Amino acid sequence: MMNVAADEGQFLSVLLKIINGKKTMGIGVFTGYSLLTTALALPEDGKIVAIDPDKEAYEVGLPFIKKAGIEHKINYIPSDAFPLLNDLIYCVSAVLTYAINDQSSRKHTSSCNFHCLHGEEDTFDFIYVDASENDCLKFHELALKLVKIGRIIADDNTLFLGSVAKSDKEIMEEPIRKLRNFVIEFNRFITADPRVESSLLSIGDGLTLCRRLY
Ligand SMILES: C[S@@+](CC[C@H](N)C(=O)[O-])C[C@H]1O[C@@H](n2cnc3c(N)ncnc32)[C@H](O)[C@@H]1O
Repeated sequence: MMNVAADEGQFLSVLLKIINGKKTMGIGVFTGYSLLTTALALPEDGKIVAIDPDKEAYEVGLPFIKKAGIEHKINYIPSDAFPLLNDLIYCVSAVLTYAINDQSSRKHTSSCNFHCLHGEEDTFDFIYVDASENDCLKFHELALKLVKIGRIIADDNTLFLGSVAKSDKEIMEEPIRKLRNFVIEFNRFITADPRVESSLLSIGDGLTLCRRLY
């Protein structure tokens, strides 16, 4: 069932080239491995909004991003994704201004929900979700609002170290036993979700591709 040897970064890179989109997002960056591979696959005028509150980790990978000459494609936002995604949904134009101009408009972001009357849902070509397992369903709902119809959300860790296919007795580690229930619930939900066409790929730790249907 599993093929954990396949390189997920390379797969994402190929996928993005096939999708041929320009406006993308990564939720959960850490040191930026998948960010690097996806940004490399984007066209010169492509953009990736990369969200993760762990700025220290991002800065570890930043020299490699700079060396690869792709920094101009990346709008890194050091934030918890939840408030930010809500801003993007209800106030996308303001937040993207923030993302592009970074420091200068940071103050505007925190208050933009109150000042913007229109949102800009349905505008992303690709959203990659690799943050916390216990929040995967919530991220999915928000990402579904932001991605265009016909375009792709990629949810990572959907095999969760193979734990989703094991019984409780077979899993010794308590954190895995607990978190895998969120992933199992997510997998069940996605297979029955009529808004998406989905496929769980045995790449890396399991990657579920969801194409938004409506
Ligand atoms: C598995 S790592 C991401 C790995 C990354 N995609 C890569 O290729 O190296 C998970 C990351 O999600 C981030 N994260 C957790 N909860 C988050 C949230 N609510 N919003 C944004 N990022 C979050 C963590 O800070 C962590 O860096």
